Amino acid sequence: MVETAISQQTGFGHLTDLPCIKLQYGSASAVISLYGAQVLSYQPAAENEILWLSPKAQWHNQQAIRGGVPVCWPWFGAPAAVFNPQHSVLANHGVVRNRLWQLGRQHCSAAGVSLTLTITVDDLPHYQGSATLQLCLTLNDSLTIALNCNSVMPQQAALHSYFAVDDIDSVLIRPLPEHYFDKVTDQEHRDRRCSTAISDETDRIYQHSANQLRLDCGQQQLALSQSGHDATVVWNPWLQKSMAISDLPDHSYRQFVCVESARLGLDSQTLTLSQQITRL
Ligand SMILES: O=P(O)(O)OC[C@H]1O[C@@H](O)[C@H](O)[C@@H](O)[C@@H]1O
Repeated sequence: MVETAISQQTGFGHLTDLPCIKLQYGSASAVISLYGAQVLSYQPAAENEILWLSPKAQWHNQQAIRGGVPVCWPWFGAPAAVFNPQHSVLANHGVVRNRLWQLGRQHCSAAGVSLTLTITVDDLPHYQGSATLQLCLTLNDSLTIALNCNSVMPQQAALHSYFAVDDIDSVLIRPLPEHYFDKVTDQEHRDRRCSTAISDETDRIYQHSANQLRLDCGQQQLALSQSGHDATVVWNPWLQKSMAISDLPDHSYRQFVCVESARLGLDSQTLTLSQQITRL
C-alpha cells in the first residue's frame, strides 16, 4: 500500500516564511506555494529534484518567484492590446504570479494525491466580471499540473516550468516544429532538425507543438505531456540577460531551461491547459 499525505508547511528553502503545501505519494513528493499557486519542487524519488528554483528568488514586495512552475494568466509576456484597453503599465505574464491563492479540494488515494488551489480575480482591465482560476495538482508516478477557467473571455496562459539541468550544454528538447517565432530577433525562423539544443539566449515560441515532448537534462530524461496548449515556449536567458535580471545569479542560466506549455490564442474562450512531467 503506497503511503500518501498532504500537509501544510511554512517555508521552502531560503523562502522561510512562504506558505506552502507538500504532497507525498510513496517516495515521490511535490511542494506548492500558495503565493502564485507555484509548484516549487517535484521529486519523483527522494533527493531527485526535477525543478529549478533561483537561490535569489523572492516573494515579498509583489515579486513573482523565479523558478518552479509559475502560472502566467490571463496574458503571456507583455499584454497584447486586447488585455490593456486603458494602455496602463501592466506586469509581464499577467496578474496571478504574485497573489495568494486559496486552498480547495484535497484528495488522497492509491491512484494519486491531488490538490486544487483557486483564485478569483475581479480587477482585470479587459473583463468586467470576476473570473475564477483553478490549478489542480496530481502526484502519482508523474506530476500533472492542470489550469482551468470557465469564464469566456480573451485569456492566454502558460505553465512556465523551470527544469533543473546538469549543464545547459546537455539540454535537448524534441520533437519541436520546424518553424518558430524568435523573440530575441523578433523574427520567424526555420530549423529542420526539429529539436532544440541551447547555445545562446533563447526565447522561442513554437506554435502547434506536439502533445508529447522529451527533455534531455543530462543524466536525467523527462517526458512532458501537454494538452490544451497551442504553443510551447523555450526560454533561457544566457549570460547577459541573467546579469540584468536581479533574482537570477549571473551564471545560473547554465542550470535550467524553461519549457512552457502555453495557450497564446487571443480569441474569447474558456481555458483548460495542462502539463504532465514524468521522469523516464
Ligand atoms: O522575467 P519574467 O517576467 O519571469 O519572464 C521571463 C521570460 O519568460 C518567457 O516565457 C518569455 O518568453 C521571456 O520573454 C521572458 O523574458
